[in-house]
Amino acid sequence: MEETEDKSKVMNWWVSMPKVELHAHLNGSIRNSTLLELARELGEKGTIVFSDFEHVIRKNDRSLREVFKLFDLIHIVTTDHKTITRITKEVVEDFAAENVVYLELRTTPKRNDSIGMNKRSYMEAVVEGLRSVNSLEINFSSYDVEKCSGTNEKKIFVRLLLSIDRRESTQAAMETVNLALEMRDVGVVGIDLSGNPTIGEWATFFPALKFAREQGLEVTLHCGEVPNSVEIQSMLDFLPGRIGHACCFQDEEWKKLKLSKIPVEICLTSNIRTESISSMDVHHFAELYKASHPIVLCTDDSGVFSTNLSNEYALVSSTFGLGRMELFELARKAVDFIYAGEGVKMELIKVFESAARTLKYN
Ligand SMILES: CNc1ncnc2c1ncn2[C@@H]1O[C@H](COP(=O)(O)O)[C@@H](O)[C@H]1O
Ligand SMILES: [Zn+2]
Repeated sequence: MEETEDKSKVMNWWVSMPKVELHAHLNGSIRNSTLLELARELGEKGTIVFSDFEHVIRKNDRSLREVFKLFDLIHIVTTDHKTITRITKEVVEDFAAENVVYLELRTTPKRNDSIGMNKRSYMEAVVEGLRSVNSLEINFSSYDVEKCSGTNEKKIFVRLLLSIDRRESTQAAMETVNLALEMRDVGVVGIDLSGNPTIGEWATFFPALKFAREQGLEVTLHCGEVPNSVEIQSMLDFLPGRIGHACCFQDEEWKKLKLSKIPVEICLTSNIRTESISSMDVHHFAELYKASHPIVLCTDDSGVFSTNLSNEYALVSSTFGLGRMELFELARKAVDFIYAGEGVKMELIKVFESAARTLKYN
């Protein structure tokens, strides 16, 4: 009994610490309860067989291949405008509730011809979800940031990254980049490349990613989730603003990465669950941390992998023996790697300074 209480106190400390989340996929962060509710509704309408669906959702250990199968299922139940708005609101609220003070949420703009959805209307539904949490001090435009500065309101800053799915063509990828450019005034700051890493070629996405960067968008890439030296090297040569994962790197790629100083979004639970890394104690977090390489702890898909950002910090503490002070500094350092502008950075620096004064470290 006592032990449980202690554990929850420890957990609460990681919750109370301000955190920055830079790698979270919207549809992967959906609440399990919402997912089951939506699936049940579609089951009743006869669109899906609920029991099959439930079985896949409740399964805890999934290979990387199974994870992508699950995403296709999730997309069947989430891809209508109303649901996208709902899950955006819920996901932001969940991050805010665990003291994430800055969230870069990424999602793949989708078409669904049967309900008249295109990439733009999908993204408009996402933005509407953000607006609906605005009353809870969720701000995504520079105007709102200025409006709130100087007050003591607890707030979460949210920015958006549009994801290119590795199944897409160059033309579809270009469409996503153009959409991102048009939506810069509603909080879109960059482009992500994600999706099943065993599908698609770097050469297909390169023109759109290059164009995005030329137009001033930031770029982050899922890199090295599976072994693929040629692609990893091309990605590192591209010098993206950040990369996600970096699991299956060879010596030469490690050298290149360390020289480049490209920040790495580390998703511990995700890497273990998808078996990209065999066990926590051999995770490259330790090596990168020791080398003072820029890193940021992230959740990837908090819903699919049943985690949250506080849990990821607690996990690093228990696995690698880092203290609260060290992890607070790691969280604070993440501010350097955000894609929002200087105004937001200054606000976040103040948030962390204030927390540094009030948090107790033992
Ligand atoms: C486990 N590691 C991962 N590796 C690569 N891509 C991933 C991923 N986890 C999620 N996604 C990408 O994000 C989509 C779901 O969110 P959105 O529909 O965009 O909001 C997935 O379909 C996949 O393309
Ligand atoms: Zn990811």
